[in-house]
Amino acid sequence: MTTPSADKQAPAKQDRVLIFDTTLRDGEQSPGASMTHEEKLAIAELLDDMGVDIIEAGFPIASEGDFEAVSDIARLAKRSVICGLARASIGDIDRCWDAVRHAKRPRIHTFIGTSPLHREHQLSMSKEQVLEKITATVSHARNLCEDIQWSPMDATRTEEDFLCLAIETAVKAGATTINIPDTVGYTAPGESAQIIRMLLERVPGLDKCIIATHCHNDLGMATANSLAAVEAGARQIECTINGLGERAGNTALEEVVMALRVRNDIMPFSTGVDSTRLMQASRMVASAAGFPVQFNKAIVGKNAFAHESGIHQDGMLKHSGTFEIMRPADVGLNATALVLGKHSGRHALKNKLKELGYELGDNQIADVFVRFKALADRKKEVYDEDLVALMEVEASSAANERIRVKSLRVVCGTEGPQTADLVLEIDGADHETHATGDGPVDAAFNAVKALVPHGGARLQLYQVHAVTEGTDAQATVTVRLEEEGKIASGQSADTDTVVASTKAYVNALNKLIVRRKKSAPQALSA
Ligand SMILES: CC(=O)SCCNC(=O)CCNC(=O)[C@H](O)C(C)(C)COP(=O)(O)OP(=O)(O)OC[C@H]1O[C@@H](n2cnc3c(N)ncnc32)[C@H](O)[C@@H]1OP(=O)(O)O
Ligand SMILES: CC(C)C(=O)C(=O)O
Repeated sequence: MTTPSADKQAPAKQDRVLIFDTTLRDGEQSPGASMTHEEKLAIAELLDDMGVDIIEAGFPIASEGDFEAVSDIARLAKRSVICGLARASIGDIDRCWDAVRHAKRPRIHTFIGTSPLHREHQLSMSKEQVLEKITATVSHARNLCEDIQWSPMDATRTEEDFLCLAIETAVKAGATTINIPDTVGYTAPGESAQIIRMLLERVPGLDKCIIATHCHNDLGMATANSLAAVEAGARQIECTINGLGERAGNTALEEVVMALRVRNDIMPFSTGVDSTRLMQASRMVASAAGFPVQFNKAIVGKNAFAHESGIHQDGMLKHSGTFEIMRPADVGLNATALVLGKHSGRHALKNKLKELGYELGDNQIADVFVRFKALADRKKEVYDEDLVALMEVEASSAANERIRVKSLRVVCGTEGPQTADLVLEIDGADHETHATGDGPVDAAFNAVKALVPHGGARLQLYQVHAVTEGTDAQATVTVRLEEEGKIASGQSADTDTVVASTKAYVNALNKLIVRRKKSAPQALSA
């Protein structure tokens, strides 16, 4: 029953900020974010391992499942304080204690609404009744457990005088941590700091407690509010992985941990969290809750360490400090991603091609760059596979190209026959035709046959591969033609499968022509 708490190990005025993770309690309150028992245990194990000081493992009175999860997490935790939530009710507190008591370091967290809205509309209680309830429930909890956290729900919309009185009552009844929740995410950073300063000045005995801050993100200010509270004297931040939580969520654990680390020059506070586990925790929680992380989410978003624009990529290649304030390894990522797209420049393209094994001179790069930009204009992202396809097509089509596809328009759909209008440049002159076929590819191939008769050649293979994922993926097409035992293979890649097919066909035809060793240009066109 009497176990050391994180609070006890940390002097009240230290510069160490305790990290209180409530992913499994407030985080799970996100509509649709329920997690299985096994998932909760795995998340708790990771949080414990990565140095989170306090894990709020659930609300034991809420359900049998929550009770079991909190009890099992209490049993497995090696270092973290394990906390359960309870209303200002003896039944809730007893149930909570039954679950957390298995922990090496248990904590009961009990709360009651203090704002006028909560007193009058949710609880139908007078100020006096609320104060009586605080005394009765906090002292009951303190008789069970040494480590008691108390929260005035909706603190930031509570009258200052009554908030001070309520906190003083909880401290006198035995609370060791006083948490100040911005329950509806209403506060701005200046106010968040001002409330903590005001409480420290006015509430007797509060300086012996740890002051915690619990912010919601309704106006997108949760992280800023938490840090402002710390600067004013709070020494425990309540937060969740990926900022999961009620409505717009809670303060994101990864954001406060990294902000305190990166801006230690102006916020000289430390946490015990191993930041290299942040990405792992983010992925685990996203998958368990079924809530994907937004691409541009600070610290753990897919794009948090990715650069697409040429000027940024050029800077990054010269010195990573030009456009990054932390190293990817600090949050558990292998490397920065230089994503090639339509905003990229030659430095990044050359660097990527080198990584892929293509060492090109400046002239060659200039040439490939034009084709790369044309591709990037049609694709959101140019993947490594796209570049390989581009380089292979470049290599195979560089020589002996007597026929080129200049333009192609196909009409396809449920009503056949499909048609193709094709312009081929043959030995420098444009030739145009219209053809039909059984499908757009067949129509396009018939158009090639009409412009370049090659009756003896037989289509031996036609193969299409999507180079990458997504509906904007490039298709790589291979066409193999056979004529009197001579085989010619052509390849092409394009985001338009019919264009890739036609170019691959023409590529094969060019090679076949070389093999025939015929040189009369007129013989090529119809
Ligand atoms: C800001 C926060 O995140 S608070 C935590 C919110 N999390 C949850 O609510 C998740 C778990 N909750 C639950 O499973 C259920 O709400 C339970 C089991 C706790 C209670 O269920 P029920 O008994 O059916 O009550 P219900 O949820 O409908 O209403 C809440 C009751 O608790 C009362 N209540 C709310 N907060 C408190 C409090 N801090 N202390 C005491 N009573 C409270 C309400 O006034 C209401 O009481 P009433 O029935 O006398 O009107
Ligand atoms: C229970 C309390 C701390 C809470 O979650 C809130 O007020 O948001």
